[in-house]
Amino acid sequence: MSQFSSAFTAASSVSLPPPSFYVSVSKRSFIYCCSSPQSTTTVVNGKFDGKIVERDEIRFGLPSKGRMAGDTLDLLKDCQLSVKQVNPRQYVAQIPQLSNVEVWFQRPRDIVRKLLSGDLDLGIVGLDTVSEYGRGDEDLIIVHDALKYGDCRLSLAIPKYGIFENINSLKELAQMPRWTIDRPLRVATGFTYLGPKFMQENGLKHVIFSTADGALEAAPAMGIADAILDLVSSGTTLRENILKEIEGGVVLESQAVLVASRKALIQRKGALDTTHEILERFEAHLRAADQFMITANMSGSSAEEVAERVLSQPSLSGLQGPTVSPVLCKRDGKVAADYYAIVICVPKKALYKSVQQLRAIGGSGVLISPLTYIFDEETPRWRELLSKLGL
Ligand SMILES: Nc1ncnc2c1ncn2[C@@H]1O[C@H](COP(=O)(O)OP(=O)(O)OP(=O)(O)O)[C@@H](O)[C@H]1O
Ligand SMILES: O=P(O)(O)OC[C@H]1O[C@H](OP(=O)(O)OP(=O)(O)O)[C@H](O)[C@@H]1O
Ligand SMILES: [Mg+2]
Repeated sequence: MSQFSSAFTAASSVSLPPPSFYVSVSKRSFIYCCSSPQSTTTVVNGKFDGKIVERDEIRFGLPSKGRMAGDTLDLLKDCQLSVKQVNPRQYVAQIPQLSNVEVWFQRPRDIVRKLLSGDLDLGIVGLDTVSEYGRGDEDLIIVHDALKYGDCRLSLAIPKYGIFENINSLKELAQMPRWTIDRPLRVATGFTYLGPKFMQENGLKHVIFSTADGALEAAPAMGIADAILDLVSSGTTLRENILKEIEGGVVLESQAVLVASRKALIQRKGALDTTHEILERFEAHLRAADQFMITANMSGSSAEEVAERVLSQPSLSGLQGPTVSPVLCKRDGKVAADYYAIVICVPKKALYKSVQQLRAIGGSGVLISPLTYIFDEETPRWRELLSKLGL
């Protein structure tokens, strides 16, 4: 028989207030029923009978503090969407470039909760937070799944010493005969939804969870837990507390994501257009951030011949092949092209290899410039979003 702790399982009911106003609490939602003799209106998670509450502005939730806050503001700034916040304790702000958007600074978990309750329309948080507090709710849609910061993983870790010295995988951990109904594996975690789900999916039967708000890595040494399930980035905190990750123990790889309420995108006027603009700006900036633009001169008999030489090199094919333009000069009274200028984009990490390949085919005067944006044709993520929305 499986045994999972009920220590943090949400209460399934609370005592009822006077008969005309009932409140019940389920795992995810608050349901208010206000009845009068004439009518009964149901508000589920701030939405009236599944319809969103009318308002003019699009509400965008951003992390108010913690490690995601600064990087989120930097990303928006890099996309020319600077947030104007008069002072850091003011929780509402504007993005002058998006006149219909109101920014609300919230704790990451509250951003997810408020997307579900209909009080926010869009948000930026870590995928771990969406998964933990969103609990697979279909109203949450990931619009951009890789904003390239806040990288971490949710991972199970055990002590390097004692009974775990020779345990290096989830399978080996599960097969330890000592875990029983009476003495289950004790896991400390802040991820009280994803933790039990992961253990259940991986067939770990005798597990009990406890929770704390931080510094979970101390729990095994304090004798409170056998293992922890927490976010890992550099691995320093685990190392300093003599803990190790195990094979098969990663629950989730996470980074910052742009997330939206499906109902808001479909029902709220302007929400989809605004999301499209934000998505396009993010995509254009993030694509450009990985690339350099290279211009170089090449001698050659024609643009086609120069292009052929460039395309023979694996790192030089550019976004859609090279742009080749003649460098015109006057020779014996006639205008002629002995040289061609080529323009290509290359991934930053392939820069030096690309310069070497350019030189090998006769390139000279190589100039490297950073790129700010690459606006391509319609982005795959936009098409994906429309298809998720059934549009
Ligand atoms: N060590 C880390 N390295 C990189 N990103 C991380 C790390 N820890 C957390 N994150 C990411 O940053 C998000 C916010 O983490 P942060 O610790 O700032 O806030 P929190 O855990 O929600 O709040 P608090 O720690 O105050 O309870 C996490 O949800 C995760 O996506
Ligand atoms: O692998 P590392 O780079 O060492 O990072 C991992 C640590 O970062 C987070 O804690 P945070 O700094 O948010 O402190 P908290 O425990 O107070 O939330 C996380 O909960 C880990 O403890
Ligand atoms: Mg933290």
